[in-house]
Amino acid sequence: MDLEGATAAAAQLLSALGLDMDSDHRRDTPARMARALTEMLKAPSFEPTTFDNAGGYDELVVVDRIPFFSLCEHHVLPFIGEATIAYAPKDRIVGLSKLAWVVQLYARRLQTQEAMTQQIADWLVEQLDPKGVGVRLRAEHLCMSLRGARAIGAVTDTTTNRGVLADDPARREEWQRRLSS
Ligand SMILES: Nc1nc2c(ncn2[C@@H]2O[C@H](COP(=O)(O)OP(=O)(O)OP(=O)(O)O)[C@@H](O)[C@H]2O)c(=O)[nH]1
Ligand SMILES: [Zn+2]
Repeated sequence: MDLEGATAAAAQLLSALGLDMDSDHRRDTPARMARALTEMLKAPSFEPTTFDNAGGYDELVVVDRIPFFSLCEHHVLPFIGEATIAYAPKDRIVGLSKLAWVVQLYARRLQTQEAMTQQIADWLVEQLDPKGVGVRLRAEHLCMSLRGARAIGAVTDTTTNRGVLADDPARREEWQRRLSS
């Protein structure tokens, strides 16, 4: 990451757009743009703590309304929404906060919503080897609401199901019911 280079490039972009940056407010704007983008693209670091499923918990664990924003890789504009993550444990259970951390992990990069949905599910499969995983993201893409189609309020809904949440009709139905409740 080259902060100085990014600042110079931001200054060039603003100038090419014909914007007069010569004021007390705007003088440091290129540096602020570079720092803001760096911050929004910086992956968090966290420990993926898991525990023995000592009690043999065999129902779904669902964490809903995990807020996130990411940056779409087509326009570098935000998409903003909420994630729902479900898993059916086998031998390990995960620290609940890690489900919010993993959303942040895959949000802090240029993304598509489809890829982010799958990456979260892959992470859970890898870390936990659970019986099943379900991930749902719902988000508003500012690139299609503030410009272009200007579909303000349109929500994109993506899901990925793995293991018993894909293959076992009863588990799948329970997960679908949770999603619509
Ligand atoms: N599948 C998918 N598409 C996305 C996502 N984020 C943004 N896009 C779309 O990427 C597409 C890029 O299309 P282009 O036609 O190359 O770009 P554009 O001329 O700015 O298109 P408009 O937004 O339709 O004006 C747009 O349709 C965006 O809505 C995403 O997460 N997933
Ligand atoms: Zn976009």
